[in-house]
Amino acid sequence: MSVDRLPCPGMIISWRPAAAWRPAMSASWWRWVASTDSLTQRLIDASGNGFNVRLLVQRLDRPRRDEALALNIPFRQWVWRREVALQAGGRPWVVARSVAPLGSLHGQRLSQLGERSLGSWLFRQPGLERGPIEVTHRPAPFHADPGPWGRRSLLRHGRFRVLVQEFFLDRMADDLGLPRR
Ligand SMILES: C=C(O[C@@H]1C=C(C(=O)O)C=C[C@H]1O)C(=O)O
Repeated sequence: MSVDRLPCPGMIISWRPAAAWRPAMSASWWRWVASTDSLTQRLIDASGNGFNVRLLVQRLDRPRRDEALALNIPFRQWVWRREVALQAGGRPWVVARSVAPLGSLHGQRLSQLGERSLGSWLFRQPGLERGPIEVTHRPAPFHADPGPWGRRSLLRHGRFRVLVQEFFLDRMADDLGLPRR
């Protein structure tokens, strides 16, 4: 996808704690946005076996500013970047972007994940820790499809750290009969 089709690629996203958005969020969306277990597993369950991961981007890159701040790393530090569409019946429901500081990678063969879910691997790791969930009502800055909510949180497994950002799309709301927000 070309950058000029994106809503606003350089946009600064303001993230707020999930609880701050709760009054503006329907109970149905709250269950999706504030869940702390594997989103992959929830999507598999909701899609009735029609779930798949479509790999969009996987490469070394520099972080966005908001990502560097969340990871507490310098803006110019290299990160492993992965973007996927999480699909149901071939329709994208969620787009996700994960960034991990290179220095936190120790033998994890993430480049071999391909179209298998990062979440399926992560949530099998013993002692996985999840930081607080932060939420935005802005669309994904790396994808053109609109959606009601985005969320992010930091996942840790030993020295490995990855900032996972997931943007729910309008198509998911349509398919599941969810409210607009
Ligand atoms: C963190 C999870 O992993 C999901 C899978 C991803 C991937 O394959 O790249 C990325 C983000 C998540 O939506 C999860 O399932 O909760």
